[in-house]
Amino acid sequence: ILSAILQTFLRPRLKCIDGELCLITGAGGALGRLFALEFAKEGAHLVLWDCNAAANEQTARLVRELGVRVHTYTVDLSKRQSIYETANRVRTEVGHVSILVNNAGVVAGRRLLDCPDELLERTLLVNCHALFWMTKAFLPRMKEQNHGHIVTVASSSRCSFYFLLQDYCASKFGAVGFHESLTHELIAEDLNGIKTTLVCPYIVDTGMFAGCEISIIPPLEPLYTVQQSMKAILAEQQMICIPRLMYIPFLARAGSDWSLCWSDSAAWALCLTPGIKQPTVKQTAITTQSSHNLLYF
Ligand SMILES: NC(=O)C1=CN([C@@H]2O[C@H](COP(=O)(O)OP(=O)(O)OC[C@H]3O[C@@H](n4cnc5c(N)ncnc54)[C@H](OP(=O)(O)O)[C@@H]3O)[C@@H](O)[C@H]2O)C=CC1
Ligand SMILES: CC1=C(/C=C/C(C)=C/C=C/C(C)=C/C=O)C(C)(C)CCC1
Repeated sequence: ILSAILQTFLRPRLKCIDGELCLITGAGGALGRLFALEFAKEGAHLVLWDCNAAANEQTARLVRELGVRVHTYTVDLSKRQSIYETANRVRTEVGHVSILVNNAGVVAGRRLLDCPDELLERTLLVNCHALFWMTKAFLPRMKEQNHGHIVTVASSSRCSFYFLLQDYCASKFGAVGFHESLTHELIAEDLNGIKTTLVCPYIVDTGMFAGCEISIIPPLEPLYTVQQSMKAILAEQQMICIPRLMYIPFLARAGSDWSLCWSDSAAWALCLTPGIKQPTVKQTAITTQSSHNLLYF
Protein backbone atom coordinates (compact mmCIF):
# COMPACT_ATOMS: atom_id res chain seq x y z
CA ILE A 1 0.00 0.00 0.00
CA LEU A 2 2.82 2.40 0.92
CA SER A 3 4.58 1.91 -2.40
CA ALA A 4 1.26 2.48 -4.19
CA ILE A 5 0.79 5.78 -2.33
CA LEU A 6 4.35 6.87 -3.11
CA GLN A 7 3.94 5.99 -6.77
CA THR A 8 0.78 8.05 -7.10
CA PHE A 9 2.74 11.12 -5.95
CA LEU A 10 5.91 10.45 -7.94
CA ARG A 11 5.96 10.40 -11.72
CA PRO A 12 7.29 6.99 -12.77
CA ARG A 13 8.19 6.06 -16.36
CA LEU A 14 5.15 4.73 -18.23
CA LYS A 15 5.54 1.53 -20.26
CA CYS A 16 4.77 1.22 -23.96
CA ILE A 17 1.95 -1.21 -24.86
CA ASP A 18 1.86 -0.45 -28.58
CA GLY A 19 0.87 -3.62 -30.51
CA GLU A 20 0.04 -5.68 -27.39
CA LEU A 21 -3.20 -7.66 -27.27
CA CYS A 22 -5.46 -6.48 -24.47
CA LEU A 23 -8.63 -8.25 -23.34
CA ILE A 24 -11.22 -6.20 -21.43
CA THR A 25 -14.25 -7.77 -19.74
CA GLY A 26 -17.43 -5.75 -19.31
CA ALA A 27 -16.31 -3.70 -22.32
CA GLY A 28 -19.87 -2.66 -23.16
CA GLY A 29 -20.24 -0.97 -19.77
CA ALA A 30 -19.27 2.52 -18.72
CA LEU A 31 -15.75 1.97 -17.37
CA GLY A 32 -15.05 -0.93 -19.75
CA ARG A 33 -15.74 1.27 -22.78
CA LEU A 34 -13.46 4.01 -21.47
CA PHE A 35 -10.74 1.45 -20.72
CA ALA A 36 -11.06 0.20 -24.30
CA LEU A 37 -10.65 3.73 -25.69
CA GLU A 38 -7.66 4.48 -23.45
CA PHE A 39 -5.89 1.21 -24.33
CA ALA A 40 -6.58 1.86 -28.02
CA LYS A 41 -5.04 5.34 -27.71
CA GLU A 42 -1.91 3.61 -26.40
CA GLY A 43 -1.86 1.44 -29.55
CA ALA A 44 -3.02 -1.86 -28.00
CA HIS A 45 -5.16 -4.23 -30.09
CA LEU A 46 -8.34 -5.21 -28.32
CA VAL A 47 -10.46 -8.21 -27.47
CA LEU A 48 -13.72 -7.04 -25.94
CA TRP A 49 -15.90 -9.32 -23.83
CA ASP A 50 -19.40 -8.60 -22.57
CA CYS A 51 -22.74 -10.37 -22.17
CA ASN A 52 -24.41 -7.36 -23.77
CA ALA A 53 -23.60 -7.85 -27.46
CA ALA A 54 -25.07 -4.53 -28.64
CA ALA A 55 -23.19 -2.45 -26.06
CA ASN A 56 -19.99 -4.35 -26.79
CA GLU A 57 -20.34 -3.69 -30.54
CA GLN A 58 -20.90 -0.01 -29.82
CA THR A 59 -17.60 0.07 -27.90
CA ALA A 60 -15.91 -1.74 -30.81
CA ARG A 61 -17.22 0.84 -33.30
CA LEU A 62 -15.83 3.71 -31.23
CA VAL A 63 -12.48 2.00 -30.79
CA ARG A 64 -12.08 1.08 -34.49
CA GLU A 65 -12.12 4.79 -35.29
CA LEU A 66 -8.78 4.98 -33.49
CA GLY A 67 -7.29 2.55 -36.00
CA VAL A 68 -6.62 -0.50 -33.84
CA ARG A 69 -7.71 -4.12 -34.42
CA VAL A 70 -10.79 -5.04 -32.35
CA HIS A 71 -12.53 -8.39 -31.81
CA THR A 72 -15.76 -8.75 -29.85
CA TYR A 73 -17.07 -11.80 -28.01
CA THR A 74 -20.39 -12.31 -26.27
CA VAL A 75 -19.73 -14.26 -23.11
CA ASP A 76 -21.42 -14.93 -19.79
CA LEU A 77 -18.76 -14.49 -17.12
CA SER A 78 -20.95 -16.19 -14.53
CA LYS A 79 -20.39 -19.47 -16.43
CA ARG A 80 -16.98 -21.11 -16.24
CA GLN A 81 -17.58 -23.09 -19.43
CA SER A 82 -18.52 -19.96 -21.36
CA ILE A 83 -15.24 -18.35 -20.23
CA TYR A 84 -13.06 -21.32 -21.17
CA GLU A 85 -14.76 -21.82 -24.56
CA THR A 86 -14.49 -18.15 -25.46
CA ALA A 87 -10.86 -18.05 -24.30
CA ASN A 88 -10.07 -20.95 -26.67
CA ARG A 89 -11.75 -19.10 -29.53
CA VAL A 90 -9.71 -15.98 -28.77
CA ARG A 91 -6.47 -17.98 -28.82
CA THR A 92 -7.23 -19.55 -32.21
CA GLU A 93 -8.99 -16.61 -33.87
CA VAL A 94 -6.93 -13.69 -32.55
CA GLY A 95 -3.80 -14.73 -30.67
CA HIS A 96 -2.30 -14.58 -27.22
CA VAL A 97 -3.52 -11.99 -24.76
CA SER A 98 -0.76 -10.15 -22.92
CA ILE A 99 -2.90 -7.65 -20.98
CA LEU A 100 -5.99 -8.85 -19.16
CA VAL A 101 -8.36 -6.27 -17.65
CA ASN A 102 -10.88 -7.98 -15.37
CA ASN A 103 -13.34 -5.11 -15.26
CA ALA A 104 -16.86 -6.62 -15.51
CA GLY A 105 -18.85 -6.39 -12.31
CA VAL A 106 -22.40 -6.58 -11.02
CA VAL A 107 -24.25 -5.83 -7.78
CA ALA A 108 -27.55 -7.26 -6.56
CA GLY A 109 -28.53 -3.99 -4.88
CA ARG A 110 -31.21 -5.46 -2.63
CA ARG A 111 -31.55 -6.19 1.06
CA LEU A 112 -30.00 -9.55 1.80
CA LEU A 113 -33.18 -11.11 3.11
CA ASP A 114 -35.25 -9.90 0.15
CA CYS A 115 -32.75 -10.85 -2.51
CA PRO A 116 -33.16 -14.00 -4.61
CA ASP A 117 -30.30 -16.42 -3.99
CA GLU A 118 -29.43 -16.52 -7.70
CA LEU A 119 -28.75 -12.76 -7.75
CA LEU A 120 -26.42 -12.98 -4.76
CA GLU A 121 -24.65 -15.93 -6.32
CA ARG A 122 -24.27 -14.13 -9.64
CA THR A 123 -22.33 -11.30 -7.98
CA LEU A 124 -19.80 -13.75 -6.58
CA LEU A 125 -19.56 -15.62 -9.89
CA VAL A 126 -18.99 -12.52 -12.04
CA ASN A 127 -16.92 -10.37 -9.67
CA CYS A 128 -14.85 -13.08 -8.07
CA HIS A 129 -15.00 -16.60 -9.53
CA ALA A 130 -14.50 -15.30 -13.07
CA LEU A 131 -11.07 -14.02 -11.97
CA PHE A 132 -9.95 -17.61 -11.42
CA TRP A 133 -11.14 -18.84 -14.80
CA MET A 134 -9.86 -15.82 -16.71
CA THR A 135 -6.46 -16.15 -15.09
CA LYS A 136 -6.31 -19.90 -15.61
CA ALA A 137 -7.14 -19.34 -19.27
CA PHE A 138 -4.61 -16.60 -20.03
CA LEU A 139 -1.80 -16.79 -17.46
CA PRO A 140 -0.10 -19.94 -18.84
CA ARG A 141 1.02 -18.18 -22.03
CA MET A 142 2.12 -15.11 -20.05
CA LYS A 143 4.22 -17.44 -17.89
CA GLU A 144 5.81 -19.09 -20.93
CA GLN A 145 6.92 -15.67 -22.12
CA ASN A 146 7.41 -14.09 -18.68
CA HIS A 147 5.47 -11.17 -20.08
CA GLY A 148 2.01 -9.85 -19.31
CA HIS A 149 -0.20 -7.76 -17.08
CA ILE A 150 -3.32 -8.71 -15.11
CA VAL A 151 -5.54 -5.85 -13.96
CA THR A 152 -8.26 -6.43 -11.36
CA VAL A 153 -10.95 -3.79 -11.03
CA ALA A 154 -12.07 -4.13 -7.41
CA SER A 155 -13.52 -1.32 -5.34
CA SER A 156 -13.00 0.90 -2.34
CA SER A 157 -16.01 -0.93 -0.86
CA ARG A 158 -13.40 -3.50 0.13
CA CYS A 159 -12.36 -1.04 2.81
CA SER A 160 -15.53 -0.84 4.79
CA PHE A 161 -18.94 -2.27 5.28
CA TYR A 162 -22.02 -0.84 3.67
CA PHE A 163 -25.54 -2.05 4.10
CA LEU A 164 -27.24 -3.48 0.98
CA LEU A 165 -23.86 -4.52 -0.41
CA GLN A 166 -23.07 -7.85 1.25
CA ASP A 167 -22.77 -9.68 -2.06
CA TYR A 168 -20.72 -6.90 -3.63
CA CYS A 169 -18.38 -6.38 -0.64
CA ALA A 170 -17.81 -10.12 -0.31
CA SER A 171 -16.97 -10.41 -4.00
CA LYS A 172 -14.62 -7.41 -3.98
CA PHE A 173 -12.87 -8.62 -0.81
CA GLY A 174 -12.39 -11.84 -2.78
CA ALA A 175 -11.02 -9.93 -5.76
CA VAL A 176 -8.49 -8.10 -3.57
CA GLY A 177 -7.39 -11.35 -1.92
CA PHE A 178 -7.08 -12.96 -5.33
CA HIS A 179 -4.93 -10.11 -6.62
CA GLU A 180 -2.66 -10.09 -3.55
CA SER A 181 -2.09 -13.83 -3.58
CA LEU A 182 -1.47 -13.93 -7.34
CA THR A 183 1.00 -11.04 -7.07
CA HIS A 184 2.96 -12.84 -4.33
CA GLU A 185 2.98 -16.07 -6.32
CA LEU A 186 4.38 -14.35 -9.42
CA ILE A 187 7.10 -12.69 -7.34
CA ALA A 188 7.92 -15.97 -5.60
CA GLU A 189 8.24 -17.69 -8.98
CA ASP A 190 10.57 -14.94 -10.25
CA LEU A 191 8.11 -14.04 -13.00
CA ASN A 192 9.00 -10.38 -12.82
CA GLY A 193 7.83 -9.78 -16.40
CA ILE A 194 4.22 -10.35 -15.39
CA LYS A 195 2.72 -7.35 -13.63
CA THR A 196 -0.50 -7.00 -11.66
CA THR A 197 -2.53 -3.90 -10.83
CA LEU A 198 -5.45 -3.63 -8.43
CA VAL A 199 -7.84 -0.74 -9.10
CA CYS A 200 -9.95 0.41 -6.14
CA PRO A 201 -12.26 3.29 -6.99
CA TYR A 202 -14.76 5.02 -4.79
CA ILE A 203 -18.30 5.28 -6.27
CA VAL A 204 -18.16 6.31 -9.94
CA ASP A 205 -20.93 8.10 -11.76
CA THR A 206 -21.79 5.23 -14.14
CA GLY A 207 -25.23 4.22 -12.97
CA MET A 208 -24.13 1.11 -11.10
CA PHE A 209 -24.81 2.84 -7.79
CA ALA A 210 -27.45 5.25 -9.06
CA GLY A 211 -29.95 5.92 -6.32
CA CYS A 212 -27.42 5.55 -3.50
CA GLU A 213 -27.48 8.46 -1.11
CA ILE A 214 -23.92 9.74 -1.06
CA SER A 215 -23.32 12.28 1.65
CA ILE A 216 -19.54 12.22 2.05
CA ILE A 217 -18.00 12.99 -1.32
CA PRO A 218 -19.67 13.10 -4.76
CA PRO A 219 -19.20 10.20 -7.18
CA LEU A 220 -16.10 10.19 -9.36
CA GLU A 221 -16.12 11.10 -13.05
CA PRO A 222 -15.82 7.87 -15.09
CA LEU A 223 -13.15 9.33 -17.41
CA TYR A 224 -11.05 10.58 -14.48
CA THR A 225 -11.32 7.15 -12.84
CA VAL A 226 -10.14 5.33 -15.96
CA GLN A 227 -7.36 7.82 -16.72
CA GLN A 228 -6.00 7.49 -13.17
CA SER A 229 -6.23 3.70 -13.49
CA MET A 230 -4.38 3.81 -16.83
CA LYS A 231 -1.55 5.82 -15.29
CA ALA A 232 -1.21 3.18 -12.57
CA ILE A 233 -1.30 0.33 -15.11
CA LEU A 234 1.28 1.90 -17.40
CA ALA A 235 3.47 2.70 -14.39
CA GLU A 236 3.15 -0.99 -13.39
CA GLN A 237 1.81 0.09 -10.01
CA GLN A 238 0.51 -2.83 -7.93
CA MET A 239 -2.48 -0.95 -6.61
CA ILE A 240 -4.34 2.33 -6.91
CA CYS A 241 -7.09 3.84 -4.76
CA ILE A 242 -9.16 6.56 -6.42
CA PRO A 243 -9.35 9.20 -5.08
CA ARG A 244 -6.24 9.17 -2.87
CA LEU A 245 -8.48 9.75 0.16
CA MET A 246 -9.52 6.12 -0.17
CA TYR A 247 -6.02 4.99 0.88
CA ILE A 248 -7.02 6.00 4.40
CA PRO A 249 -9.56 3.23 5.04
CA PHE A 250 -7.21 0.78 3.27
CA LEU A 251 -4.37 1.77 5.60
CA ALA A 252 -6.63 1.60 8.64
CA ARG A 253 -7.59 -1.94 7.78
CA ALA A 254 -4.00 -2.85 6.97
CA GLY A 255 -3.04 -1.57 10.45
CA SER A 256 -5.61 -3.74 12.15
CA ASP A 257 -4.44 -6.71 10.07
CA TRP A 258 -0.78 -6.12 10.99
CA SER A 259 -0.44 -9.03 13.40
CA LEU A 260 -2.11 -11.39 10.91
CA CYS A 261 0.30 -10.13 8.27
CA TRP A 262 3.31 -11.51 10.19
CA SER A 263 1.73 -14.92 10.61
CA ASP A 264 0.84 -14.82 6.89
CA SER A 265 4.45 -14.20 5.93
CA ALA A 266 5.67 -17.01 8.14
CA ALA A 267 3.16 -19.44 6.68
CA TRP A 268 4.04 -18.30 3.16
CA ALA A 269 7.75 -18.86 3.74
CA LEU A 270 7.05 -22.31 5.11
CA CYS A 271 4.85 -23.15 2.15
CA LEU A 272 7.72 -22.47 -0.23
CA THR A 273 10.20 -24.55 1.76
CA PRO A 274 10.81 -27.88 0.01
CA GLY A 275 9.50 -30.82 1.98
CA ILE A 276 6.57 -29.00 3.56
CA LYS A 277 3.38 -30.88 2.84
CA GLN A 278 1.21 -29.08 0.26
CA PRO A 279 -2.53 -28.67 0.81
CA THR A 280 -4.82 -31.49 -0.18
CA VAL A 281 -8.11 -30.85 -1.94
CA LYS A 282 -10.24 -31.87 1.03
CA GLN A 283 -10.64 -28.86 3.34
CA THR A 284 -13.43 -28.63 5.85
CA ALA A 285 -14.57 -25.98 8.31
CA ILE A 286 -11.81 -23.49 7.57
CA THR A 287 -12.34 -20.24 9.44
CA THR A 288 -10.93 -16.97 8.10
CA GLN A 289 -8.50 -16.44 10.97
CA SER A 290 -6.98 -19.89 10.87
CA SER A 291 -7.17 -20.62 7.15
CA HIS A 292 -3.49 -20.01 6.51
CA ASN A 293 -2.35 -22.55 9.06
CA LEU A 294 -4.85 -25.11 7.90
CA LEU A 295 -3.88 -24.60 4.31
CA TYR A 296 -0.18 -24.96 4.77
CA PHE A 297 0.20 -27.67 7.38
N1 LIG B 1 -19.60 2.30 -10.86
C1 LIG B 1 -19.05 2.37 -9.66
O1 LIG B 1 -19.46 3.16 -8.78
C2 LIG B 1 -17.88 1.50 -9.34
C3 LIG B 1 -17.58 0.40 -10.13
N2 LIG B 1 -16.54 -0.40 -9.80
C4 LIG B 1 -16.26 -1.58 -10.60
O2 LIG B 1 -15.91 -1.19 -11.90
C5 LIG B 1 -16.29 -2.21 -12.83
C6 LIG B 1 -17.08 -1.61 -13.98
O3 LIG B 1 -18.22 -0.96 -13.45
P1 LIG B 1 -19.20 -0.04 -14.33
O4 LIG B 1 -18.57 0.28 -15.62
O5 LIG B 1 -19.67 1.03 -13.46
O6 LIG B 1 -20.40 -1.07 -14.56
P2 LIG B 1 -21.36 -1.27 -15.81
O7 LIG B 1 -22.59 -1.95 -15.31
O8 LIG B 1 -21.52 0.00 -16.57
O9 LIG B 1 -20.53 -2.27 -16.74
C7 LIG B 1 -20.39 -3.62 -16.45
C8 LIG B 1 -20.46 -4.38 -17.76
O10 LIG B 1 -20.27 -5.77 -17.46
C9 LIG B 1 -21.30 -6.50 -18.13
N3 LIG B 1 -21.62 -7.74 -17.44
C10 LIG B 1 -22.41 -7.92 -16.36
N4 LIG B 1 -22.54 -9.22 -16.08
C11 LIG B 1 -21.83 -9.89 -17.01
C12 LIG B 1 -21.61 -11.26 -17.26
N5 LIG B 1 -22.17 -12.22 -16.51
N6 LIG B 1 -20.85 -11.62 -18.31
C13 LIG B 1 -20.29 -10.66 -19.11
N7 LIG B 1 -20.47 -9.35 -18.92
C14 LIG B 1 -21.23 -8.96 -17.88
C15 LIG B 1 -22.50 -5.56 -18.10
O11 LIG B 1 -23.49 -5.94 -19.02
P3 LIG B 1 -25.04 -5.52 -18.68
O12 LIG B 1 -25.06 -4.05 -18.71
O13 LIG B 1 -25.84 -6.16 -19.76
O14 LIG B 1 -25.32 -6.09 -17.32
C16 LIG B 1 -21.83 -4.25 -18.45
O15 LIG B 1 -21.69 -4.09 -19.83
C17 LIG B 1 -17.07 -3.25 -12.01
O16 LIG B 1 -16.22 -4.30 -11.65
C18 LIG B 1 -17.48 -2.48 -10.78
O17 LIG B 1 -17.68 -3.32 -9.67
C19 LIG B 1 -15.75 -0.14 -8.72
C20 LIG B 1 -15.98 0.93 -7.93
C21 LIG B 1 -17.09 1.83 -8.15
C1 LIG C 1 -15.23 8.76 1.31
C2 LIG C 1 -14.81 8.10 2.59
C3 LIG C 1 -15.49 7.04 3.13
C4 LIG C 1 -16.66 6.44 2.44
C5 LIG C 1 -16.54 5.65 1.38
C6 LIG C 1 -17.63 5.02 0.67
C7 LIG C 1 -19.04 5.29 1.07
C8 LIG C 1 -17.31 4.20 -0.34
C9 LIG C 1 -18.22 3.46 -1.15
C10 LIG C 1 -17.73 2.73 -2.15
C11 LIG C 1 -18.47 1.90 -3.03
C12 LIG C 1 -19.90 1.60 -2.80
C13 LIG C 1 -17.80 1.42 -4.10
C14 LIG C 1 -18.33 0.56 -5.08
O1 LIG C 1 -17.62 -0.07 -5.83
C15 LIG C 1 -15.11 6.44 4.46
C16 LIG C 1 -14.55 5.04 4.26
C17 LIG C 1 -16.34 6.37 5.34
C18 LIG C 1 -14.07 7.28 5.18
C19 LIG C 1 -13.02 7.84 4.29
C20 LIG C 1 -13.62 8.71 3.24
